[in-house]
Amino acid sequence: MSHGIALKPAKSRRSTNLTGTVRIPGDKSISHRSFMFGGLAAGETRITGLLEGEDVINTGKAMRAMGAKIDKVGAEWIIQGTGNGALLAPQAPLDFGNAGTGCRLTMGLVGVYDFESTFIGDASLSKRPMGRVLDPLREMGVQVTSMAGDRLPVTLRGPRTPNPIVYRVPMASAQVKSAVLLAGLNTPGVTTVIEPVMTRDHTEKMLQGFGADLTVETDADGVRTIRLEGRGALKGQVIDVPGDPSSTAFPLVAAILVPGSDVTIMNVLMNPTRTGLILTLQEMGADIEVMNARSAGGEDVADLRVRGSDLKGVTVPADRAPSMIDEYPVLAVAAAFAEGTTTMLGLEELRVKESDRLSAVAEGLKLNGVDCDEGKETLVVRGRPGGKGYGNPSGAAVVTYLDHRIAMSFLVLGLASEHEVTVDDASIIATSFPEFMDLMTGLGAQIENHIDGKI
Ligand SMILES: O=C(O)C1=C[C@@H](OP(=O)(O)O)[C@@H](O)[C@H](O)C1
Ligand SMILES: C=C(OP(=O)(O)O)C(=O)O
Repeated sequence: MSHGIALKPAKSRRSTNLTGTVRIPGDKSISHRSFMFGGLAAGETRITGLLEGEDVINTGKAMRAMGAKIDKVGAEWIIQGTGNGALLAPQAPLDFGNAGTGCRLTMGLVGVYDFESTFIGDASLSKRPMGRVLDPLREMGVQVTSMAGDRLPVTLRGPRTPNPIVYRVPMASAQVKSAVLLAGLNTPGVTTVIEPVMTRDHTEKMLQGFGADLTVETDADGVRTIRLEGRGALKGQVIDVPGDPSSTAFPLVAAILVPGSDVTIMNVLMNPTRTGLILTLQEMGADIEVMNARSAGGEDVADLRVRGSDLKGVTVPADRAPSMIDEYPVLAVAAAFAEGTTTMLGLEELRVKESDRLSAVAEGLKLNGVDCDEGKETLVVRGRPGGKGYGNPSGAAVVTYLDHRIAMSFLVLGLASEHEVTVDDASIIATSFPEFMDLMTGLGAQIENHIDGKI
């Protein structure tokens, strides 16, 4: 999928109470991993609830190019995997589009094989740093050819026998942790990842579910040591992917900001490594009721009932960042309507996402009349309940920089602003949440797609 060729602007405007019950599409992190591990494991994997966003579909195509059989039958995806250690050499470059997760995890998965694999992506992905994954792969013996600064395109060639390494992840990144563990799957001996700050643990949990010999030890300071015995057998599984908390964030914040709203969001993944936004919004005074909390397929899941709420500013501590890393753009939008100041700390990783999210958010907020300061790794938003003066009556568009979360966040801003908010491109939303427009308008959100004039 390519983006940036034909931008598709969209705008949103002040809406009256949002109401209804919705089901959010499957979690993106678990969906990527379902295709990867299902494609690698021996035998059949069956997946329901998979996110059919462009990012995940690109991962599916990459797994097909390496020998997995992947079909959709009715509502179910059925995969016949190659067996661990038996991926085939891809005959063409693997195109991951906009997806950091797909690209970086697959670099680990196939990079250690004794053949060449080449990785490409769109203009956004081609600017993102790959050295964070390539460095540990080099230690494992992988030869790397890359563009300046370890950017895409990247070509990898593994050694005959990869070295198992002990790797301390230098930044809070589930993608780096996962890439090293996936490389360990085809490496003899024990690959060890030391994670000083816990990040989303879907790779660990799912690999255990697929039968990998993987253990996790957590010390008194919370430092995790993950050990994986390489070259073991993986066996196909049945997976039901829960709803994505990062996509949930958009209708959730919209319902909080639009007075009188009452929205129920069903089947949301509540893994504690992903719930930082809910905690922060609750601290700000949001009325979010967690209902029917349950365990499904080894994950915590719940339904959320959310009502329009008055918010107050808070300080969001740096150590919360890993559990809400993709939610800061929409939290900044919520903060714009809070009484007082919201200070977000420890945001350095936001600079290397699909865009430099720290500056893209500050730029978009300022364009729409929100008072904020961008620091090196902080964002301070001084809120104005009611949104008077917010939005941009001239129609000047927020630049989304090929970043789905910037596009969705600013469309949420417009739902409670005095004036309309325009974004320069909504097509990029299809990478993670293709149903966004229909789901939001179904709740009563006034969002207009400029091309087809749909409200
Ligand atoms: O492992 C994953 O599925 C993800 C990890 C996070 O990235 P980092 O590892 O770069 O923090 C997150 O931002 C991304 O959306 C998904
Ligand atoms: C950062 C994100 O994804 P990725 O790194 O996979 O592109 C995201 O979805 O917000």
